Amino acid sequence: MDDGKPVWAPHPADGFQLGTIVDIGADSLTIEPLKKGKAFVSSLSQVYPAEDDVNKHVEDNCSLMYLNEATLLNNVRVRYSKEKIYTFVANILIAVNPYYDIPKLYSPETIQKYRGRSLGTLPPHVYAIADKAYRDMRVLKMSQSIIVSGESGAGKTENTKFVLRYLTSSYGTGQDIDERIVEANPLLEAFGNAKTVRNNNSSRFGKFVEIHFNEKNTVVGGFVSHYLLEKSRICRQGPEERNYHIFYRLCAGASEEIREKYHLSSPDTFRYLNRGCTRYFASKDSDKQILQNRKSSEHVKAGPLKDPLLDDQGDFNRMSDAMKKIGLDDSEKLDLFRVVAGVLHLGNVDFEETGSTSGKEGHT
Ligand SMILES: Nc1ncnc2c1ncn2[C@@H]1O[C@H](COP(=O)(O)OP(=O)(O)OP(=O)(O)O)[C@@H](O)[C@H]1O
Repeated sequence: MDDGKPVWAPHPADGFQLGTIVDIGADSLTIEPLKKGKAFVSSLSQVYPAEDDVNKHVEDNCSLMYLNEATLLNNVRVRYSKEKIYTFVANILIAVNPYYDIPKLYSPETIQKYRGRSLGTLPPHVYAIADKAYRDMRVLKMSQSIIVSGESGAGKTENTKFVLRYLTSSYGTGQDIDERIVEANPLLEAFGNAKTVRNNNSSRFGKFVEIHFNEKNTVVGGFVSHYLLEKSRICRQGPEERNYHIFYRLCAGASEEIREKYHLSSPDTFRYLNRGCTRYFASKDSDKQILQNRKSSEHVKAGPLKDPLLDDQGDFNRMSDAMKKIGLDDSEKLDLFRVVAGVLHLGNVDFEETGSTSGKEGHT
């Protein structure tokens, strides 16, 4: 490293910073930052060689001249600044959450482009991974798995949905089974996702999604196993967090008839909701469509929560349609809403102690 070329050295806030080596100790180096700043000493094991041109990026981290923690991070960062959120590390894909829609990144034309193309022939994309898994399944005649992992809010749920959409639209039958597989998601998210401080649409359960193919390698079905649902959220949430979306969607979007039948009111009237955030997700326009008596005083005061992908009232209607598409009839739908309303009312039940609290005669 001591050839006068810049190196990556630790930085307290940015992870790494560029500098040059000005002194070499037994197991430490003295680094002078390229940007303004005092020279500092860093352990030898934490200093990494930098690429000749740190502003150049590559599609696959394996193509870097020096592959280390710092060059990998810098490559991903330079790509992100150019709206390239995906980067390969051989057949692993790194995705950085952009938190906004990148035009045409997931369009039907892009799906078409990736169909049947080998990994590495097109820019890194989650579609490339989905297609590789599909082609390996065909060639090896064995089930394939895609593991999606990352911290909360990293984009796992969204990327999993892109994989499902890719497989069903590229290798589906074009019949309603494709739609049913994709439409299962709004339903799962209504009951298993909630607003947390880190993610407005955080999945509070793990899922193992299976896509089944027939001998002609066409999608014929799917199966979702779920595990470890955060059950405690039903009874209590943090002050900035919410319960599962379904409760707010039912309060905001249900017809007057359903509201009356199940004695629904605004979220702040329910104990299972009013210890957390009781605002709905809505846009400026959709907020106007929600009747005043459905809104909590917190919502009226502070206005709706904003998220481009969430809208409680509209999502209720989308979820209702999704239920129909996956095969639930109207009476099954009503049964489901009845159970959800029942949970809210259960939270409002008061228990009173009567008689002795220690002996058998104690009643509640
Ligand atoms: N590729 C993307 N393009 C645009 N926005 C995205 C993308 N990926 C994620 N997002 C945004 O980031 C939010 C969080 O992503 P997501 O819910 O997929 O995270 P997650 O990793 O599944 O989190 P959790 O573990 O909390 O469920 C999404 O609701 C969406 O607004």
